[in-house]
Amino acid sequence: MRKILVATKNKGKVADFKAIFDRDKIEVISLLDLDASIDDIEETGETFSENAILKAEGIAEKLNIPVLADDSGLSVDYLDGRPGVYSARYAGIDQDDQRNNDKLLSELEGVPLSERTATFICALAFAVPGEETVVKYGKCHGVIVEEPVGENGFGYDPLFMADGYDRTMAQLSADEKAQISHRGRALVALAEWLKLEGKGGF
Ligand SMILES: O=c1[nH]c(=O)c2ncn([C@@H]3O[C@H](COP(=O)(O)OP(=O)(O)OP(=O)(O)O)[C@@H](O)[C@H]3O)c2[nH]1
Ligand SMILES: [Mg+2]
Repeated sequence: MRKILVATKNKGKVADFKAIFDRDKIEVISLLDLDASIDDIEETGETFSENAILKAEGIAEKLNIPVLADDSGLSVDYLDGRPGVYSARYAGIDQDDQRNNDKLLSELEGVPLSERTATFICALAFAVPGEETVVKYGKCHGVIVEEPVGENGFGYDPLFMADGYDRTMAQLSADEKAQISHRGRALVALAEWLKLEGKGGF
């Protein structure tokens, strides 16, 4: 079975990538699976793509193998694009989904649904040692609902309802999310680019 290393320690992202790559029978390995502990790459970039490149190139250099990295987040129109690149640490502590969701709901308190539009954004960087890193993007538009619903997914999924759906992202199956998510779409774009450039697939 072919394998791909995704430079993340976020279990929710790993599950998303597994659902996406499963279709092509590709095994997803993450930083959580490696024996040697790998220091976190500092996300010092100001954009999703800068951070995705930092993570992909940092780990590809360390291990000397091709690496995929995702930097992603939620951009809420009413909040002028926040939490954006700071989505994981919106409430101060890295990846505390509950606090992040509570903070988002309190910032949107009293705001009508028509003004609660938001976009999930994913920058996906693929770094191959000795080659130029490729970055592709995916987006998913929707609204922030008024209370969390659903058990699947991670992060802000219980608060996000994609356009055209009457269920939150956390009520979708892993396969359904993969079809419409920012992450799924970024991966489709990357796979198409690799094919067009004659670089084969993953
Ligand atoms: O509900 C959600 N569904 C998603 O599909 C999703 N994708 C991203 N996010 C949010 O954006 C942060 C990424 O930040 P991020 O790219 O720095 O990743 P991270 O720090 O969680 O892990 P790592 O990959 O850096 O190790 C995450 O923590 C989440 O808060 C999502 N929320
Ligand atoms: Mg991070």
